[in-house]
Amino acid sequence: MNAPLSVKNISVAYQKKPVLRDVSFQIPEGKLIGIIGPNGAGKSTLIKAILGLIPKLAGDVNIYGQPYKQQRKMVGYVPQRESVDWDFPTNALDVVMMGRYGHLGWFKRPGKKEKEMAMNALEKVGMESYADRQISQLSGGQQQRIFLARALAQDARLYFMDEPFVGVDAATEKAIISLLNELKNQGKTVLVVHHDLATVEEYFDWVMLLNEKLIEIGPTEDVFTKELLKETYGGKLAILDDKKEQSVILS
Ligand SMILES: Nc1ncnc2c1ncn2[C@@H]1O[C@H](COP(=O)(O)OP(=O)(O)OP(=O)(O)O)[C@@H](O)[C@H]1O
Repeated sequence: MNAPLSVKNISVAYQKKPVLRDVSFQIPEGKLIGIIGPNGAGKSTLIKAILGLIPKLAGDVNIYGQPYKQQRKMVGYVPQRESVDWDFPTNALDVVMMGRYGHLGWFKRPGKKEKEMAMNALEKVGMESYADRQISQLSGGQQQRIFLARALAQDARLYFMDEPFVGVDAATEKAIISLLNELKNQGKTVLVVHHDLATVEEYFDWVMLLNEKLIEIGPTEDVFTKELLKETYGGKLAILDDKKEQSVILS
C-alpha cells in the first residue's frame, strides 16, 4: 500500500534564504507523529510546502501515492491559530461546515447532512452550544476547538495540525489529545507540530526532528534521544540527565 505521505527532496527558501534543505521522508499509516524543532526550524514551512500553500524550490509530495491536488479530500489541516483572521464575520457552525466543502460537488450548498456532521463534530469538541456564536467572540482555546471540529467534520485520512496545544488550558489539551488518539484508532495519520518536549513520549508514536534539514524521523523510542535532540537544538538545549524525568530547559 502507498504511504499516507511521501516527501522527496523538498527545498524551500524565502527571499532566497533557505529554510528547508532537501527534506525526504515517508510515514506509515495510523500513527500520531510529532514534528519537533527549535523556533524557525521550518516546521510550519514544511506543512505549508506539502499542502502547496507556498512554493517549493524543488521536491515532490505524494499523498497515498498521488499528488496533493488529487487527494485534497483526504487531507485535513489545522493551521496555527494566530495565522487565521478571526475577525472574519462568520459563526462557529459555518467554520466547521467549511470542512465539508471538499465533499460537495460543484454548485451544491451544504444541506441537512452537512449540518448534522458539523454539529456532531462540534459536540465532539464540547462546543455544540457555541454553534451560533461569531468566531471573533470565542476565546483562543475555544477557537482552537472549532478548528479541530472543522478538521473532524472533513473526515480526512491524513491530518496536519500546527501547534494545536498553544494557548489552551490543561482540560482542552487533554480533550485534544484524546481526539487525536481517537483519530489514530480509526486508522488515521496525524502530524502535529509540537513544542513541549516534556509530553512528546506520552503523546506521539513517531517523532520527526527538524532544523532546516531533517535530523531524523522514526519511532519515538529510537528518535527522541538526548543525542539527536542536541543535534536538533544545538547548544540551546540542556537536558537533565534522568531521561524518565524528561525535564528540558531551554537556555
Ligand atoms: N512568509 C515568510 N517570509 C519570509 N520568511 C519567512 C516567512 N515565513 C517564515 N519565514 C522564516 O522561515 C523560517 C522558518 O519559519 P517557520 O515558521 O517554518 O518555522 P517553525 O519551525 O514553524 O517556527 P516556530 O516554532 O517559531 O513556529 C524562519 O526563519 C522564519 O523567520
